[in-house]
Amino acid sequence: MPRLRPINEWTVSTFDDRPGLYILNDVIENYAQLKWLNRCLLEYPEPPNITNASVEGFYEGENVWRTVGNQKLRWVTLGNHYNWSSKEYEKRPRFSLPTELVEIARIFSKLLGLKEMKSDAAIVNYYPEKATLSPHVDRSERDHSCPLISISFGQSAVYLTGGPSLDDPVEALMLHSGDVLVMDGDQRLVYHAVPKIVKAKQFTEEERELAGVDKSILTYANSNRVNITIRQLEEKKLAEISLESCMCIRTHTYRGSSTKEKYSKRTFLRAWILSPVREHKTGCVLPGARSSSPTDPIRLDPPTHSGDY
Ligand SMILES: O=C(O)CCC(=O)C(=O)O
Ligand SMILES: [Fe+2]
Repeated sequence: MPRLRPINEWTVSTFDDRPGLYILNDVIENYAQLKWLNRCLLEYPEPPNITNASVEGFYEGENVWRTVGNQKLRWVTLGNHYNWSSKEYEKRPRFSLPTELVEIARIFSKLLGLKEMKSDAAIVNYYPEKATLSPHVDRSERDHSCPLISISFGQSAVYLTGGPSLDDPVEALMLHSGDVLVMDGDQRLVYHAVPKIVKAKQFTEEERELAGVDKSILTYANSNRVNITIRQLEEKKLAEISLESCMCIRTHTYRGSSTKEKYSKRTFLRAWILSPVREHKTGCVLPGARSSSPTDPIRLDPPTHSGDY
């Protein structure tokens, strides 16, 4: 049974003033979204993957999500890992990224005609109802010539996208379950943030049965949000990554920021209250149709896949 929706049902949103930013709208079947959430909760947080629980030292064992609970599990890193003792990224040996993440990122990047990704890192962020993600740029450890693929599951989010500086104009978009946001080109290095989780989706018992997942996954999905960002690292930069830049983002604090930066980040986070959330469901029907900008047609070739995603 396919897990991505049929490609002729897909829409893609592009933004004339933000070339390189794409949203593939709700392209994953509902029951498959539950399967992804199952992985995010029961597989990805397990050792040897690194979680905020292991880094903050309050839990290092197995069965992480069930043990630490919804409120305390906030992020997991997969693939290339930071070694918290030596304070360096481990170059070799690496843990390989789960195949389904490599494959789904390859499909999305290829379909959009971008550089075909060979991803080797991913971060899963968990958002209980009141969680936020502070403004940041995914800069230091990434290969900037490759897109960054961000997939959302569960409840919706207000997503803020700005420019290369915190002072650039900020725009608010909605991200829903099954949406895939792609940042490429100039949009790869813009500030972005999540100021609010919005309750918007109720998965059904029928979808849960189809997915073959536990009731606890359904309950989680119906009140929390999970986001996976899939990335391709640039090997030669691995050793240069600073602990500070990683911690600052992942602990959702302003640690390490100057007063001015704190102020700018707060202003950034308030942007969605001052300007309306931008409608972006006007994207085209695919394949063979065009993006919302007639001068910038997007053609998607049918995906060739048979994998487990
Ligand atoms: O949750 C999101 O939509 C964004 C996540 C993000 O920006 C990140 O993990 O770097
Ligand atoms: Fe990010």
